[in-house]
Amino acid sequence: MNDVTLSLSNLKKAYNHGKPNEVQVLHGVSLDVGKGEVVALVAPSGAGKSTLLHIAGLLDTPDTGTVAIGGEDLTTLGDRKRTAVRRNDVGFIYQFHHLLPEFSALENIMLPQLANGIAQGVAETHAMELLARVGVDSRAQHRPAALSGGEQQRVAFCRALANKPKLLLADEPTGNLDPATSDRVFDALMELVRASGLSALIATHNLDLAARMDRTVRLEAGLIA
Ligand SMILES: Nc1ncnc2c1ncn2[C@@H]1O[C@H](COP(=O)(O)OP(=O)(O)OP(=O)(O)O)[C@@H](O)[C@H]1O
Repeated sequence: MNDVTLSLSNLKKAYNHGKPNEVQVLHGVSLDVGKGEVVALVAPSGAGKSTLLHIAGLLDTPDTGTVAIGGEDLTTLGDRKRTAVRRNDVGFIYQFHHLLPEFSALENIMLPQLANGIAQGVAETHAMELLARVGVDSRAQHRPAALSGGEQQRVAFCRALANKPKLLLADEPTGNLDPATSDRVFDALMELVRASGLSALIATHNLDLAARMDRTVRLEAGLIA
């Protein structure tokens, strides 16, 4: 189905298989994110939210169940193909920006494009467009350490979108910011996501932010409640 960007079906995942400390984290999670849909993932701490996002973004594999992006079942693909999908089709945002400290804001957004074979001039123009959309273009030449927390996070948003992914996965994308900054920076993220027609699954503890998305799903005890 092409109107579904991400389809997770009956995902199960345990850690420490067969050991006394085995922990079953996902008990059969199924979830679809439609094309252009922005879904809030709300979960109590330890419910398996990061595990779910890592599996959805092909950073980890489920024990059973399937992950499809753009209608293609990726569960059984080899590492090479999974890496290509991760690089081309999925953008990640974390609570902490993880920008490369020795590169400027602009370069941080250009690098994933260059790694994908985009020409330097094209990558730079696109990076500047993204920075302008989140209002940080005047800081393009600054390194991350010279940016405020909110600016760093906006640059991280641009980097996640640099290769025009189909799907954005975010784990508490404004969780590291004070409430007022979090609010403004979240607006910038939503504008960016809406302007690109992207599908997104965004984990947050903040119910006000969740209410600004299209739909909220709740992960409890390893199941979508
Ligand atoms: N590599 C691992 N080995 C063993 N147990 C793990 C591992 N990673 C996570 N867990 C356990 O699995 C459960 C879910 O972890 P996960 O990080 O997915 O939770 P979360 O919902 O993202 O939590 P939080 O909101 O606190 O970050 C937790 O009980 C955690 O301790």
